[in-house]
Amino acid sequence: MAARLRRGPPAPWLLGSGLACMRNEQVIVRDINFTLHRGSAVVLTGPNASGKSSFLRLLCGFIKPSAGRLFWDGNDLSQAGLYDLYRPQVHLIAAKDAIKKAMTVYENVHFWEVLEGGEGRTQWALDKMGLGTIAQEKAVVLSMGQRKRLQLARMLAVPRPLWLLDEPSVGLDTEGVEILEDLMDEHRRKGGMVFVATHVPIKLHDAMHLMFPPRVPQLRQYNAGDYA
Ligand SMILES: Nc1ncnc2c1ncn2[C@@H]1O[C@H](COP(=O)(O)OP(=O)(O)OP(=O)(O)O)[C@@H](O)[C@H]1O
Repeated sequence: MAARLRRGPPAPWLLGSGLACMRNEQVIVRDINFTLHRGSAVVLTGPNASGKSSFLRLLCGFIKPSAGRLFWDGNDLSQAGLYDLYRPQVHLIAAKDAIKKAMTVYENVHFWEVLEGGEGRTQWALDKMGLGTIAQEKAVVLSMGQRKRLQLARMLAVPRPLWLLDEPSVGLDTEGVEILEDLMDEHRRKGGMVFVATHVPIKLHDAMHLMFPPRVPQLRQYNAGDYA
């Protein structure tokens, strides 16, 4: 009889092992380990400047780890070409929202959807975020909370398994936060994953918690005339 391989538990979808991140020639985060399985979530907290946003950018592939490894579905992302396959699996909601003020609310989502090869989810995503009735307004008139809702609508319009959310509730009213929490739950129920950096408590059941310590920046040497 042919031998059968015994199947172990599924490999994590994303695994970080001993990760470190540098900014401005300084190591700002070191020795970070985590696993993300389908349907799971990580909540990342830490004081200002402890490196949360930078770490999300590292997870997104914008910054290379200065140490450690990131594995996607069992593959080491440092292998040539793998980031190009991984990157379209990830959404990053960052402080800079890249909203085009001269475009309508609808166009801001639709151009992104079309760019990503999708069609037909824009109005649904706007409705979901409570922006459906102002779809034809220019984005320049949006309030801060509405801009955040628009950012989230963009994310919904292009389905991707991993959501990296940097302070996603900033600017949102109570209703907006509830929508966000429901969206994260729904995403996870469908097998999606959420990695959220936040200063304010957010409802995310059974999440793993990561806390970055305060960071004491090393003083840089400045020469006379640097400020001239
Ligand atoms: N583009 C950049 N170039 C160089 N250094 C940067 C850059 N962005 C951030 N840093 C530095 O990296 C460190 C960590 O910043 P980061 O924004 O990742 O922290 P954070 O934990 O997200 O902070 P906050 O809670 O204030 O949002 C800071 O010392 C910051 O000065």
